[in-house]
Amino acid sequence: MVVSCNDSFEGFADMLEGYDCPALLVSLDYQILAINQSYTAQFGEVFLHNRPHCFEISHGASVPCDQVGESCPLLTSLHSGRKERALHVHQTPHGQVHVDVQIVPIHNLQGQLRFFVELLRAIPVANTMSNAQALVGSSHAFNHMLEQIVRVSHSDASVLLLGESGTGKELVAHTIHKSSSRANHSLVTLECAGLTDSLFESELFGHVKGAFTGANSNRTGLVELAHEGTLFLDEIGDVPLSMQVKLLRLIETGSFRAVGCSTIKHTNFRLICATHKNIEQMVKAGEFRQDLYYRINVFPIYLPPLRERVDDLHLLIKTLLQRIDQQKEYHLTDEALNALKRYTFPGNIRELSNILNRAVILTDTNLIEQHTIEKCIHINQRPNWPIATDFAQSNAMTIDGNWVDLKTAQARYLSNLMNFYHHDKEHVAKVAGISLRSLYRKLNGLTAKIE
Ligand SMILES: Nc1ncnc2c1ncn2[C@@H]1O[C@H](COP(=O)(O)OP(=O)(O)OP(=O)(O)O)[C@@H](O)[C@H]1O
Repeated sequence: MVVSCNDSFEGFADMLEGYDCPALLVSLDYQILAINQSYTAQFGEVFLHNRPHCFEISHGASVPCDQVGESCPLLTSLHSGRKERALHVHQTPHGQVHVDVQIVPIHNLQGQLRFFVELLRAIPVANTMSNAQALVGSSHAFNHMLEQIVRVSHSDASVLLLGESGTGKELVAHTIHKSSSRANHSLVTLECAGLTDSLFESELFGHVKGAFTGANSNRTGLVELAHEGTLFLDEIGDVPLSMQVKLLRLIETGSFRAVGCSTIKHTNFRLICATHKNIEQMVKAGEFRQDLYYRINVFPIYLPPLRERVDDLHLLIKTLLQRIDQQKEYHLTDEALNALKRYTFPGNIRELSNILNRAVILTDTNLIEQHTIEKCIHINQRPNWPIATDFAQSNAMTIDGNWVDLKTAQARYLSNLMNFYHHDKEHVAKVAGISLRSLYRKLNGLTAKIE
């Protein structure tokens, strides 16, 4: 922005009122010169007579953000001379809040940089306080992920969520949808793991009555239900190769045909995919189509495992305990917290949630102690299980020398695991590398074969 002025800032105080979000006028040496009413309403009163620095107000710091390991968009803008953005955690009268910070440099007619306008937009989908619905966290790794979520939410680009099981991929998919322009329409999820070709096709595209044995009525496909909204394909790495080409055509043209129907229909959705697998490796191994990979991988977001965001542990524990019991306030002793800090959480946040659930069941008061946490962590490690090979050999994958089909193999595999782990579904899901939700779905679908 270029202004015709004598480099005094008085006129800017009024101009800030033109912004529909909290805005500040900041000097080149970080002093706050003016704020608008929206700022006062959201972030509280600031006394400007002694020219406080922006970092003092937003972070309670005595030095600029870049000197304490955070990115400083003001400094970046100073160097680039352009608008810059960053995600910050700001102090407010209501606690810490994630804020999308945009810096607009203001030049005079001679092209000299004079001031910055700083625009602040709170991010309601994230929280640094314990919150039942939002993504919580404030670690460096979490903030980096959140910054990408916020950026991509404003666009319609396809997103690929990459991360280990239990890192929050589904929650992030919901967050992106809720913050996008499609939020008033549906988010439709398809769990791709364990679907046969025909099931995948009829789930996704729908079918007409009589299309195949058992198709007793017309069924609307998920792509049609996702029209104007978002389609979330969970475990995209498990889509059968033969179906990948159909998915590619759908993504490229937005058109599809229900199974057994010749009419071509059109749909318009935003695509979000997720996987815990290394898809790049799968492409190299010929297990995933390269053209499809490029289509879904427009904007990848990596979800860090919990062990890479230990700083969030305390906050996550508080949030998860609140979700478990909204009436009773549970706390952990320092030793119990330290026991969790030492653990590596292969099942990530879902596993943390399971451990806390167990701890609440085993605790008589509202104080959870170290020995309870340790017991809950080690519940998974049962020393007296038989050796896997002894058990699996008795459940052959062939009948009379012929290989069984995939569905039967899967049913036998799950049956094996269920018996082997004494029907501990949580553990079975972990060993099978799928979510508990997927396991329930598969067990329901395969009941006849398993029993
Ligand atoms: N940052 C977070 N803040 C609060 N809760 C979270 C966060 N991340 C994950 N969770 C919670 O952890 C659990 C697991 O998350 P989610 O199901 O989204 O993981 P996932 O990566 O999709 O797992 P899977 O790949 O096994 O399906 C959920 O209960 C979710 O609400």
